Parts: sequence; C-alpha cells; structure tokens
Amino acid sequence: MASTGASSEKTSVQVALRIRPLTEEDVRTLPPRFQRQVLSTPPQAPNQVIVSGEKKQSYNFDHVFNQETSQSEIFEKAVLKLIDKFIEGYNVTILAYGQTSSGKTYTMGTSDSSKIPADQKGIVPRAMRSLFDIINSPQYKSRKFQIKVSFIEIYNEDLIDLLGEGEGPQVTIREDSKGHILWSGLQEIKVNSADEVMGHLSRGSSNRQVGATDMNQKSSRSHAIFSVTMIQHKFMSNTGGGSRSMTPEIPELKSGIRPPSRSSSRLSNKRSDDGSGEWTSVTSKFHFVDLAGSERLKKTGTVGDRVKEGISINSGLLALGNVISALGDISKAKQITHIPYRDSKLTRLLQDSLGGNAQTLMIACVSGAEYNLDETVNTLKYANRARNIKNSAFVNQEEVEMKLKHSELLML
Ligand SMILES: Nc1ncnc2c1ncn2[C@@H]1O[C@H](COP(=O)(O)OP(=O)(O)OP(=O)(O)O)[C@@H](O)[C@H]1O
Repeated sequence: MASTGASSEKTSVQVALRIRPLTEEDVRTLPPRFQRQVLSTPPQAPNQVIVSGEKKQSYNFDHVFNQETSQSEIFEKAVLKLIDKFIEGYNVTILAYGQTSSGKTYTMGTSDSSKIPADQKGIVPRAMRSLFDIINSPQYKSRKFQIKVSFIEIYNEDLIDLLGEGEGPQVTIREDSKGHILWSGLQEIKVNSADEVMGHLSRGSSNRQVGATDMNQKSSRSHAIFSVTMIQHKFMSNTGGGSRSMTPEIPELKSGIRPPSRSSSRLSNKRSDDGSGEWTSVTSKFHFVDLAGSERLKKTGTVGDRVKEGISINSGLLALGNVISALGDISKAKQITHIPYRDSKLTRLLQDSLGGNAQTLMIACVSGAEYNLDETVNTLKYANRARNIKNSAFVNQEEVEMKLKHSELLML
C-alpha cells in the first residue's frame, strides 16, 4: 500500500512499567517476608523505579504506574493518544510483557466478560468503546469506516485462529514485494460496534482455554494477538486552499470502495468549487498482544520454600529478546545489523511493530513482592532495552479513485 503525501514519524518504542499490588492469593499463600514490596517510585522522578537492595538499582521508563494506578488512568495516560494515531492511519501495537500472574491479561483486558466491573476493565474494551465513540461522532460523519477483527494464538510455534470455526485454512505469514508482513488464512470478522468486538474477543478467549490440556500452563506459555483492522474512506475535495474532507454524507458504495471507473482526465482538471476531489483509503492495524509468561524458572513445591523447576524459556520470547537487542544495538551503533525476525512466528508476526511501521507501546507488568524479585529484575532489564528501538511509522494511505465529482458520487 502506498503512502501518499504522508510523512513518516520516527518514534521510539514507548515502555510503561506497571507494578501490580499483592493479590488475595499472594496474601493467602506467601509468607509475610516474601510479601515485602521491593520496588519504589521516587516522588521527584515519577518515571523511575528503584529496586531496593544494596545497589538500589534504578530504571527509567516512559511511564511508571504503581500499585495504586487504576485501569482508567493507564488507559488515559498511555493508550488514548494511540487511538488518535490509529484513526490518523498509523499502525499501533500494544504488547503486555511479564512473568506469569504479573497482570498482563488484567491490564490488556483480553479475558473480558460482562462479569468484570466497569472500573476493572482493561485496555481492549476501553480502546474499543473509545474508538467507536470517536468514529461515530459528527466530526467523522463524512468518512466511511470498515472494521474487522481477528484473534491468533501462537503455541509451540503453531498458529491457531481463535475466531475460526472448524477446520479452517492454515494460517501463514508472508512478506509482499514491498516488505510488508501479511498474515493469511486468518478469519477476519466485520464488526460495527464495540459490543460486537467484545463478543468476538470473549469467544476467542474461551477458545484459547478450551484447547488447553493444562489450562494454566498453556495460557502462560502461549502468545495471543487480538487485531483490529480499520479501513476508512474519505473524499478529499480540491478546494482552493488544498484538500479537505467533505462534510456531506458518503453514499453507500455498491461494489466495495471503488466507484465505476471514469475517465480521470475528464474530471481531474475540474475546479475546486464544483465538488471535484479524490477518494482515498487509509488502512491501519491495531494489535493487542498478550505475551506468554516470561519466567525462566517455574516456582513449584511447597509455598515459600522457593523450590524451582527449570523449564526452557519460550522460544518466541527468546527471539523477541534477540530482536529487541539487535534493534537497540542499531540505534546505538547506527549501523545495519541482522535482525533475527525469522527466528520465531511471534517476531515474524510482529515484524512491522518492532523497528518497522508502527507506533508501539510495551507494558511491562511486574509484581512488587520480594518473592518475585528475580523475575521482576529480568523484566525491568528486558523492557528497558526495548526503549532503544526506533520505529518509522507512516500513514497507510492510498488513492482509491481518480478525480471525481462528489455530486456524481452522490448519484451512484
Ligand atoms: N493492577 C492489578 N490490580 C488488581 N489485581 C490485579 C492487578 N494486576 C493483576 N491482578 C490480578 O492478579 C492475577 C494475575 O493477573 P493476570 O491473570 O492478569 O496475570 P498474567 O500476567 O496474565 O498471567 P499469565 O501469564 O499466567 O496468563 C489476577 O487475579 C488479576 O486479577
């Protein structure tokens, strides 16, 4: 897809840290000494976190959300501006990273249901309400929107379509001639409201669990990507002062977005005040990624005795770490290094979101309890490296029609 007249924005991957409070289960199962909080956020440096201990190691992020931060505050401070970017036509990705039970699903809201109270709702339901409120507002009356959702799970390097019914086609990843990553074979379902989106999200989430032989094990070892693709068609009239969106309502086009073909030369030279202009379509994708638990070691055995059983780190997360390192090195050394996107399905699917055409936010989720100290420090280091990644995002805009009078369109 061509980017016409749109400038590319160099942006760093934004990283937010979210420290979850002790859960009821922590309080019930952890000995008090392991419940001690080891992270603090200095009031004079709100984007910094300090790990207590001899070294008092500190890490800086774009946002630090402590145990008291509400779901709505996270949404307003870190996510709302990305919805504006999405509507402008940029690809957006939000990734939740962290060890099992650190709050990834809670923060993202990927297991949403009607039972979850409004103040506990995570990012996806809030983002969808906000998106539909904006595009249904009078300001966007002149545009036509098509929105589709898909939901994919990566488990043991298999791609599973969580919205597919029965034996569907195999999901594959390919790259087009321009280097864009295309996912094919995946069900993409048209939606018209936030409620419809949430219905598909909860159906997909339940499919994620039904297939599990060991539910917890699987949900913490698999990655899930919920994607929203939006195509917006807008008529840009050639007014004297340049292009602008028309205010009259856009008619329902009979065959997709392309009106019957006409001679462009006949219409292209029309003066601005006769309603001539051109149709453009802007496509943007929003990926909400709930990553597998990042723990290297699984805590087992009697509570508190810290018996650990070694398990191999999830290959997707390992590859993601290597991609993050390589991209971080490029930013530092300003030289081309091989980026190992092909080492896993996860990094291949997210190639555009990491060092490519997307505005990306990583939310690193941690528990502040002493019991989780090792994993928390691993997450802080991993997430901190991601801040070095520079993306180059542009609006995915395409002219879909040659010059055409708006009045002619209205008669179609
Ligand atoms: N900020 C928070 N405030 C209150 N409760 C939270 C918060 N974050 C997480 N929790 C609770 O902690 C528990 C674990 O959270 P969650 O299921 O989101 O973890 P996860 O990182 O997605 O785990 P997994 O990788 O195993 O899927 C849940 O009971 C959740 O409700």
